[in-house]
Amino acid sequence: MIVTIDGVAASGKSSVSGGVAQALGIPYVSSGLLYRAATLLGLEGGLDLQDAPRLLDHLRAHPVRLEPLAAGNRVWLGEQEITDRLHSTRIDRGVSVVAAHPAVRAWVDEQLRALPEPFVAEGRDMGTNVFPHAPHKFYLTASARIRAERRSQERPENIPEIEAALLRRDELDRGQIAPAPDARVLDTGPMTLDQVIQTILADIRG
Ligand SMILES: Nc1ncnc2c1ncn2[C@@H]1O[C@H](COP(=O)(O)OP(=O)(O)OP(=O)(O)O)[C@@H](O)[C@H]1O
Ligand SMILES: Nc1ccn([C@@H]2O[C@H](COP(=O)(O)O)[C@@H](O)[C@H]2O)c(=O)n1
Repeated sequence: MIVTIDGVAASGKSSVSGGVAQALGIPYVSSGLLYRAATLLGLEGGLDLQDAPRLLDHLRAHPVRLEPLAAGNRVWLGEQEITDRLHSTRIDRGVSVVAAHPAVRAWVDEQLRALPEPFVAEGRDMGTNVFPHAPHKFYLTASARIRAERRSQERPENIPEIEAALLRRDELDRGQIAPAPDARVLDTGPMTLDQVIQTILADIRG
């Protein structure tokens, strides 16, 4: 069984997916971490993030592995864990450029489709493109201001700066942020994290 949880930036996808996965006793898969890892490698390799062929060569020469766990995903570059380096303002700024390359998307999708079921998959196009056959699909939204207020607990910038960056990322990601037609859309603005998780679990359990 696959559950997909897509949504806009900082809408709560990874927190909600972690909670749903833990309640179901299955792992969750954070697809954004692979795009973030590709961005980190590109930046640290001094590459032009627009240069898809060089980026792909670099990714093939430096294998990245996603370890999906219910308690939190880990990302490895060979034997080195790089998870803690993937959530920064620098990566947030570059990641949408990297994610726009069809070859990078194919590199991510191949890794995701090779994972053994069951799992909860979160990202932008899990329900539309990667796992269109998934029986349970959800899509999270919230206003940019609410998302920025929540994110301000985790980032040094002020709320208007975070809000502007989130809107910019949503705009750059517009090619892959449409909800699947069969996804249940949840506006998490007026909901607590636990309410979102319980709503999804109730829907899955029928
Ligand atoms: N319903 C909610 N109520 C209150 N806080 C929430 C809710 N959902 C998420 N949060 C908080 O919002 C922040 C962003 O959530 P999270 O990192 O899970 O979002 P995301 O969609 O995975 O982000 P990104 O797209 O950047 O990877 C976290 O601090 C999380 O605890
Ligand atoms: N399915 C996905 C997931 C992510 N992206 C791109 O990665 C960026 C980071 O994702 P987060 O979920 O960690 O915020 C995101 O802004 C997209 O550019 C994607 O394209 N498809």
